[in-house]
Amino acid sequence: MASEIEDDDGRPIKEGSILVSARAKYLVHTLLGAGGFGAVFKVRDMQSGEDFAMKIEKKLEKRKHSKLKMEVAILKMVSNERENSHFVQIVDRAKKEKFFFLVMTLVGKSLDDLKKEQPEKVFSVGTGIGSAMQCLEAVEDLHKYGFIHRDLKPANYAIGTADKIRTVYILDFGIARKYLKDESTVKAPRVTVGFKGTIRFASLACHNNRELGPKDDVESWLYLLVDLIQISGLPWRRLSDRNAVKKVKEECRGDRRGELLQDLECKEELSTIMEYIDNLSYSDKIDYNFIYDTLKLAAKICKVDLEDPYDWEVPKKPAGQ
Ligand SMILES: Nc1ncnc2c1ncn2[C@@H]1O[C@H](COP(=O)(O)OP(=O)(O)OP(=O)(O)O)[C@@H](O)[C@H]1O
Repeated sequence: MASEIEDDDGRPIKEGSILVSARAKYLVHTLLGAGGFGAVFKVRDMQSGEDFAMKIEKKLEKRKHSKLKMEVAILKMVSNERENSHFVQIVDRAKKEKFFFLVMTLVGKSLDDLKKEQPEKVFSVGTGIGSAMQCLEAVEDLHKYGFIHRDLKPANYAIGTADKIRTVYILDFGIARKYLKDESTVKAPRVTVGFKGTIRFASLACHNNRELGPKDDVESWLYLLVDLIQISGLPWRRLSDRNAVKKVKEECRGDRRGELLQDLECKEELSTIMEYIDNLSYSDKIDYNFIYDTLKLAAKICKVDLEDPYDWEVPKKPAGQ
């Protein structure tokens, strides 16, 4: 499959194309995803034979903010945050006449794809809570550096390959935003802000065109957790209209309280987390340890061991067995 991006000679970049940086030559393999301004390919370093992911962005004069520049800036900052980092490593990058590219560690399937492969289209509670904890650690690290993600959802997290199969990675910082002015001062919120992100996982503040802060990432993260483990899904999963979704999210804090977490044995613990998040405001710091501890309690109530193999580590039984 070809992307809509052309190389400097005007040929579409596709399987078999060769792209060169100052330090390596890359053979383009498969297209992993494509959007309006760019694409992500699996590529091979022609000298070492190693596979990587390459994100390419078209150079456009009129675009004020390059998504790729933001990704590079963030990945450079956070790369060594913890031993099992939740951020992919930058391997190489280059600026060409018509496009930029970033070469990074290749990760595996997204949590969204992996969940859809399960018989009930959701993860077991142990896998859901365990992977969601990692998703939150990634967000905690990002917040530490003064950035918010603004588009957290299962499709923006992926698992590692080989010995990193138990590690969850956060992807796509294209609409991330700096919320700290300096180490300890939060930027003054703008009066009104256009909707950004994904309707299903957007926080209420986002629906209300308010400035988003760290707590809005955590609200989206909570919707992500419910999406990963609740068989009946999020109550607004069938709606696509932004206002209709907002209405159900609001009702889930009122008359329809209970519906958001209805099928879950650990509903009380998750409801405690939701209440905690709902009481935070734009500039508040997040008590991540409180959330991790409540998640551990939720795992205990559900009698699951977070150290057990994740659903994607367990070989699937052939049909009929
Ligand atoms: N390091 C990586 N390794 C493997 N796959 C990746 C990697 N980074 C991104 N992808 C995949 O490439 C696709 C597009 O990635 P990403 O979401 O970062 O780009 P995007 O252009 O911002 O896309 P979108 O506009 O859909 O959000 C996704 O399917 C993602 O899982």
